[in-house]
Amino acid sequence: MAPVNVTVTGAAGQIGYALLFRIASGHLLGPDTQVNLRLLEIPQAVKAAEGTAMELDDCAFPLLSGIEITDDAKKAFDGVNVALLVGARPRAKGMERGDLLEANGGIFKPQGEAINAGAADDVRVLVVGNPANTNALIAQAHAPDVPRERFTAMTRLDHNRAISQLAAKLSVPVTEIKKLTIWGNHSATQYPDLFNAEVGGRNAAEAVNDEAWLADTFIPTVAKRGAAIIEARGASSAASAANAALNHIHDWVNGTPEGDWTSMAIPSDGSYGVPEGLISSFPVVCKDGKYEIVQGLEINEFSRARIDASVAELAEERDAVKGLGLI
Ligand SMILES: NC(=O)c1ccc[n+]([C@@H]2O[C@H](COP(=O)([O-])OP(=O)(O)OC[C@H]3O[C@@H](n4cnc5c(N)ncnc54)[C@H](O)[C@@H]3O)[C@@H](O)[C@H]2O)c1
Ligand SMILES: O=C(O)C[C@H](O)C(=O)O
Repeated sequence: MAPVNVTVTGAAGQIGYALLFRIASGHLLGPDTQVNLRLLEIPQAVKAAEGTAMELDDCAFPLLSGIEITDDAKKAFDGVNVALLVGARPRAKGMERGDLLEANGGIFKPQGEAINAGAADDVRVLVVGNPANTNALIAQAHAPDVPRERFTAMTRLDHNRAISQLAAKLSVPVTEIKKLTIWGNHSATQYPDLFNAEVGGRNAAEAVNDEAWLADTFIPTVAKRGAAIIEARGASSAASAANAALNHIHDWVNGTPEGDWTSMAIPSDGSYGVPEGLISSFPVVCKDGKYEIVQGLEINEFSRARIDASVAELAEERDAVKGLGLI
């Protein structure tokens, strides 16, 4: 089998550094798949990316068949199978994601165009750089020849954070938690849903049986975890974000485990009242290299209000980038 071309933008950044070594050691696509890495950086950071590439060489990873470094998006995305769009301007202390729309819009338009021009037929795109959902919308808008569903954004970190918080609350191993869902935007309005989740086969909201904890502790802890990490580290999450990106692509390609689902921000088909086309997080099952929204879940009033609020924020972001002529 030919190596899979994996392009990582922002390769010299913090997430890039945490991501590349794990991609090269098989954590993205599995232990049998050779990868060819393409690192895209801005000209000033190409040298740093070259340094990372030297270290990758020095690991002698059996699965790493090549590394190319460039500041040219057209070259970086030529023949790409998996595109990890990480490079963006990270949120600084006190800054909200909305502030980043304009700064990052300029990055994702040319990258969408380059994906459109050169990507392989099976390309899968994951946007990590914030504001991830709306950046994905921008890239997608400039890649009209690529099927829309190939553009996704990352809420897997939120998903993993929610699992970890719930497991700690109930003093159970994380492996006991299934069917957790993050709905909406990767932002402070996101909604981690316990009403459809399970703990050891039991309904998670019932197992918690504490609506005040759910509303006042669990949801804000998960939704504001990114800001809490920035506050504590002085920089946004990196290793956990890289880990979530690997999980997202791994499950998309290799499937979600039987009896469970995951959360991915994907173009809405109108399910659960989310306007068609918004890139919003849903519960999804992956099989045979494709994802599908889990249908038929009950959405109670508590959940409805929160999903609607996050989706309204996504619609506002979409309107803002439309106003800026980015889509
Ligand atoms: N979705 C999530 O869950 C999640 C989690 C954590 C971080 N993030 C976001 O991921 C992004 C990257 O975070 P980081 O900590 O690695 O930031 P970083 O500043 O360490 O690295 C970003 C890198 O992107 C590069 N870059 C900028 N513009 C580029 C362009 N046009 N093409 C290619 N590379 C470009 C920069 O040179 C830099 O090396 C940020 O937007 C951050 O907010 C998202
Ligand atoms: O909030 C941020 O900018 C950081 C990141 O999105 C995170 O969730 O850790």
